[in-house]
Amino acid sequence: MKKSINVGIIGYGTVGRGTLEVLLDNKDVIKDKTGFTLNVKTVADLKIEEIEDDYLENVTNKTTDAYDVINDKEIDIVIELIGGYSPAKTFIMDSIANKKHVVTANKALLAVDGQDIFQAAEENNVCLGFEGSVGGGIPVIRVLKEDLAANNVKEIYGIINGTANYILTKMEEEEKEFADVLIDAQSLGYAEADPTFDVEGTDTAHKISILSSIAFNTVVPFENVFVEGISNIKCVDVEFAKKLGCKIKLLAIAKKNDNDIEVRVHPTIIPHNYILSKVQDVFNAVYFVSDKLDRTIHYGRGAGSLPTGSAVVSDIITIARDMKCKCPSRVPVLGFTKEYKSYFPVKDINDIESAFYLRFSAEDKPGVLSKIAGVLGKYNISINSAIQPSQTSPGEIVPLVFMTYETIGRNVKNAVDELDNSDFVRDKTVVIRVEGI
Ligand SMILES: NC(=O)C1=CN([C@@H]2O[C@H](COP(=O)(O)OP(=O)(O)OC[C@H]3O[C@@H](n4cnc5c(N)ncnc54)[C@H](OP(=O)(O)O)[C@@H]3O)[C@@H](O)[C@H]2O)C=CC1
Ligand SMILES: N[C@@H](CC=O)C(=O)O
Repeated sequence: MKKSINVGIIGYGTVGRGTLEVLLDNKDVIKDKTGFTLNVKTVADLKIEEIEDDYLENVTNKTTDAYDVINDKEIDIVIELIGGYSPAKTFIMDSIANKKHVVTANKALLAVDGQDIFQAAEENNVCLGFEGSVGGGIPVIRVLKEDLAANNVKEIYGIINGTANYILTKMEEEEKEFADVLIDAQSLGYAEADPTFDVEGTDTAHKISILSSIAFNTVVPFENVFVEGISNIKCVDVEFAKKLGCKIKLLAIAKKNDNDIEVRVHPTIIPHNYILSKVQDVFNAVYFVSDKLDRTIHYGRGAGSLPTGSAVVSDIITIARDMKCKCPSRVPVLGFTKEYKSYFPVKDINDIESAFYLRFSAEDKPGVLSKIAGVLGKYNISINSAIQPSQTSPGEIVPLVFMTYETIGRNVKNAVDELDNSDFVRDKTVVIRVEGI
């Protein structure tokens, strides 16, 4: 029986480095737990010759050509950590065709092309590990696939983008606008290569599409996920939310209804005493509601080199154990396989009911509040409370905040469209859903 398993890493950036560090520092720990030595045979990166680092010194083969990993007959597991769609998909598909197990943290690719990739893995009888793709270092994919397997998972609420949560936390604590904080998140290695994926909610949507597909055992086409990011949120909204006893979080929400599912990503107002309100900085949390176990929450660092490296290595260990007992689990992937049982359509965001926070920018002149209230009333929107600044000067453009009672999204959309085109509302209105969890 093999005593050593050879792995090759493609992409030596933030996560690649973390993965190598975990593998080298904890070599003995891993050997004790698996009976195997995990040997990093090759690391490939476009700029490998320019990288100086002590961990890399311990690797024999360093190359700029990913195919030195993919075509190496002695490598058992290929770790794809370059990110993006191309050439990442080709690297993964070619590795699978070469009968290699693959580990990736590439949620963008899996959310869009997961179906092809998992099908190829099944046909070639190899495993595909993707624990690092959601929640950084938090064990959440395995929890969903295995530990919650006896349950009908009904709802998921997730703070699953470390960068966005870090930005919202700094807006709240240091009153900095998001563009200033994004630079810090990038230098800490949290942000995607294209940071608009973080701030516009795309990365969160990739992740919830993966989670909901596994949880609900259905295909969730990424393009059907409603996505709205945090770039419209200003410190003033964070302050108003605080006055209302709430916080603003970028939430991923998935719910299974009788005939459809909801899968959406948007800034969300939640009461400050909710458990998800306590999740700050780069930390992530995923909250599952399932029929037998009831509520569980999984919390930890949602991005960064070592936390994500830890998740990547956990997949390598799972695969190594499968290789050892010769009964590979092939990492069952449920919604991503041909065997998915059902297809649930994704509900239109405008058909979903909730309360709303609406911040209008309007000129301070008599009658404006009642004019706005009048238009809201026309669309059957009842107002729970309104906040207006105490000291303003006539003619000044001021923020006016309304909290509504539960209403259907379409009513709010229509009312806000009308108000944004009126002569008394100035900038685009900020609309934030309020969620009870
Ligand atoms: N950063 C994080 O906290 C997390 C990231 N992820 C995911 O992990 C993956 C990697 O992310 P991250 O480490 O942050 O990204 P980085 O950009 O830091 O690292 C990617 C590395 O891959 C190299 N690379 C790009 N193309 C090739 C190629 N064709 N052959 C060899 N090397 C190549 C890049 O080189 P060059 O710089 O020259 O382009 C770079 O060094 C992504 O899918 C990301 O979404 C998942 C969870 C957390
Ligand atoms: N950019 C992502 C990295 C981890 O998935 C994030 O900030 O969460």
